[in-house]
Amino acid sequence: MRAEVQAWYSARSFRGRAFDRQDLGARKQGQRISVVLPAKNEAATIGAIITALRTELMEELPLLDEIIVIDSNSTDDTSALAAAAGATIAHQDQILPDTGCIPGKGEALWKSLAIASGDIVVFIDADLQEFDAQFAVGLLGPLLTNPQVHFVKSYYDRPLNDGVRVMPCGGGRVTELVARPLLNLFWPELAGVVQPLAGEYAGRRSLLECIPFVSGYGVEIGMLIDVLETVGLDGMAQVDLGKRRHRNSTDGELAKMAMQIQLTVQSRLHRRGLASAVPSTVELTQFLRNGESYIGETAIVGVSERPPMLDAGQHRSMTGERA
Ligand SMILES: O=c1ccn([C@@H]2O[C@H](COP(=O)(O)OP(=O)(O)O)[C@@H](O)[C@H]2O)c(=O)[nH]1
Ligand SMILES: O=C(O)[C@@H](COP(=O)(O)O)O[C@H]1O[C@H](CO)[C@@H](O)[C@H](O)[C@H]1O
Repeated sequence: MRAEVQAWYSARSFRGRAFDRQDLGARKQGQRISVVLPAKNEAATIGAIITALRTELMEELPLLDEIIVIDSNSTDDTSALAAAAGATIAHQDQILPDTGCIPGKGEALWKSLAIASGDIVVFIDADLQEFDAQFAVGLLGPLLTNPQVHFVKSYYDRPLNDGVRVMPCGGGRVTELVARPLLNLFWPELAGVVQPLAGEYAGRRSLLECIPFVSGYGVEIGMLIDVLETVGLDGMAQVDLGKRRHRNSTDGELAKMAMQIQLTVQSRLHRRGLASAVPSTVELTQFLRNGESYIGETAIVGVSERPPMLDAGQHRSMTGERA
């Protein structure tokens, strides 16, 4: 790692358990804190996550002000279970309907900014297993103890469940095979970020409203690059949350995710004049064994992008009124 990155890594990497929730509650100083869970068919895990956050960080201790589930076109009982656990539910396509409807995780996160009231917003995936409310405490730690920090990523051990057994590591496949090499190649300042695609992160609204949101799975890598370019490395931090287990997608699903991430990287390189413009969609042909031959399946993969919420004219002014 470059000396500047090593210095950042030493100064801005924290242990999530080093932050005390009582102490952070006392440091809010009137700031509101929203937790946002983007959820597409997460009935198996959404309830436990909300219950842990609500009981430990709202009822036992007034650290969080709201827990919002963005139902991202679920076809299971995600919304009902989330509501029963005490979360506020919003359906992705019903938020800012005049801006249209785009599928994807990043769209869910972008639209959450239009309804979340937090000065600080914590994003947590809704497929986490063995969830610990300390995840949110750790993410809030650097933001509530250092005004120079505007954005915090999580990192952790990433077990991999291949459907037969759970290996203690091996998760984060797209991170290791796609995102990390591309970031080290084109944004070496980010080489010290341990989990660049981590789905748990937090930021100040004042920052999040100033950056675009890639609509699909490119949201994390796009956001990391845009945050670096907006607040610099010194405005960023990362916290070790220990271990993170989640539903592991198949390699075929991750290939489509990887394509979205590569298209997002190309869009950022194009912005720097280092790559051609990104097509709105591309084809990805994948193959499955079929007896003595293979069947090729072609998917259409694309990434679109939402402008900064401030530019969309839907931001929440300092008075809390919609602009
Ligand atoms: O169109 C989508 C796709 C995913 N998600 C949510 O985004 C998070 C991460 O998605 P996923 O688990 O598919 O990604 P992975 O963690 O496997 O990379 C989960 O809470 C999903 O429910 C979403 O809200 N809308
Ligand atoms: O880090 C990764 O390689 C992928 C896939 O993780 P696994 O190999 O299924 O553990 O998961 C992350 O990437 C997505 C795209 O940025 C995020 O949206 C997910 O929250 C995150 O889990």
